[in-house]
Amino acid sequence: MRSDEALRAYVGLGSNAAGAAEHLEQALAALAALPDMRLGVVSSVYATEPQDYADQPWFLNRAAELLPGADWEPHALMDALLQIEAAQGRVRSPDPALRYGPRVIDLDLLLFGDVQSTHPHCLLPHPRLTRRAFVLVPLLEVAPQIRICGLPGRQWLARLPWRLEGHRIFQ
Ligand SMILES: Nc1ncnc2c1ncn2[C@@H]1O[C@H](COP(=O)(O)OP(=O)(O)OP(=O)(O)O)[C@@H](O)[C@H]1O
Ligand SMILES: Nc1nc2c(c(=O)[nH]1)N=C(CO)CN2
Repeated sequence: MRSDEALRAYVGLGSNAAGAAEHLEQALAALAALPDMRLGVVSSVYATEPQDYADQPWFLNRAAELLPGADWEPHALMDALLQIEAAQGRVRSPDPALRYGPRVIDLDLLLFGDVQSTHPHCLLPHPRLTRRAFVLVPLLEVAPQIRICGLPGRQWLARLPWRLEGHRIFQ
């Protein structure tokens, strides 16, 4: 059992399959339904230009704050995210066209308090967090004062060549 009961975890959510907004809502409901878990602040929905593999539909991205009960550990939460993805029909494939193609739901564990982990199953902070505006923008909406690896989240975002029009709030 953890000693820090006030710990916050942050999850990044993404979808670029048909019905993306509903897939994100469904994942949020599943997170809220985890045992001994409270869903905290949830960001707006951001429509974002695809990064890394451009030839695919735009994404909807959100971030959510979680308040895990004291029995939750990072690995267990990571397992829970993978189970939610699988339950929503996420299929993983080694084929690059599919690996970087449209996805029903992607859940990334961005931060679990200030835990640092180099375990490949559960890397913390999430290794690509500080170079992805589509993650940092929603994360900063729910946690404006967040610090990542010792620096304010805003400073990480300021380093990125992100374009505002690529992160429109979707309503
Ligand atoms: N912090 C983390 N959040 C999510 N998955 C992680 C994390 N650390 C390690 N992993 C591992 O990464 C794998 C998930 O990778 P996944 O297929 O979702 O990558 P991706 O969505 O294609 O790319 P990206 O991780 O860049 O968004 C899982 O096996 C998971 O255990
Ligand atoms: N805009 C955007 N681009 C991406 C995203 C994502 O969620 N949003 N996820 C990726 C792989 O996880 C790759 N590229």
